Amino acid sequence: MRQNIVAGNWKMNKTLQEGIELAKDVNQRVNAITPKCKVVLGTPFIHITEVVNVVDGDKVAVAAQNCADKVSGAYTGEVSAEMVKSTGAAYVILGHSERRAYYGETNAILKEKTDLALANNLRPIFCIGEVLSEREANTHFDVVKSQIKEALFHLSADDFGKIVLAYEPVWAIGTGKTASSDQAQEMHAFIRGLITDKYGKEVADNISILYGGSCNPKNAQELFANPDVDGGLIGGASLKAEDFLAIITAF
Ligand SMILES: O=C(CO)COP(=O)(O)O
Repeated sequence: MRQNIVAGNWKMNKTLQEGIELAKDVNQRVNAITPKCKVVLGTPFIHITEVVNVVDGDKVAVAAQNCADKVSGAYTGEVSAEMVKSTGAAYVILGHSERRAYYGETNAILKEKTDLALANNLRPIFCIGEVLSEREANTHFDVVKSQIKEALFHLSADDFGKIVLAYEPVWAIGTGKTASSDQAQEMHAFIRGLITDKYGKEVADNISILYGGSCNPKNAQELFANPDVDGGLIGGASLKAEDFLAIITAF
């Protein structure tokens, strides 16, 4: 059964104390309603353990925003998938365009990270999406296809079924310029088609495909109403409990 998911990506925001307060606030608000989606908080590494302790795990899960492409050892500053799992996080955001652009993460590196996440029972929230010049050159479908094919299509159907995909057109991230509802649906349907071709209809039907990029309380409802949009990966609007809740209740 395909799951609706609203995941916040806090990025590099909030001190530990601010993060705990935000998580408590979100948790309280989620508990006051019956959400029609799974709620995930993607926090900085150092926040995870504390946030896990203040949320009700059956309703609000926690995600790391990255993990290493190595198992363990002399990799100063890195955090392994096993370490992330040991904090109580259930998800890990992988392949965010900021990681690809600023930290040189390639599809090959992301393949390794995905394998390690899955080996440690973490569900990857795997980000894909084109930059503006690629959309303008009409190569956005090819770009997204390569990202998925090169990093994920080596997986068994069983493992692929554990992935959450997040389509985040880079030109829409933090710009206030959301993809139109039609653009989102078109790409999400294309992605589901790729999965159908590779793994069959049952696997494709069960994969959650989230939209990310300037998703906010005003546009969430229209975006989520699309048949192939199963929720959102939310940046800026996840930093305010009220806005995040408004997106959660958009279903
Ligand atoms: O990058 C994003 C989530 O991962 C989207 O960020 P914004 O919602 O701030 O555009």
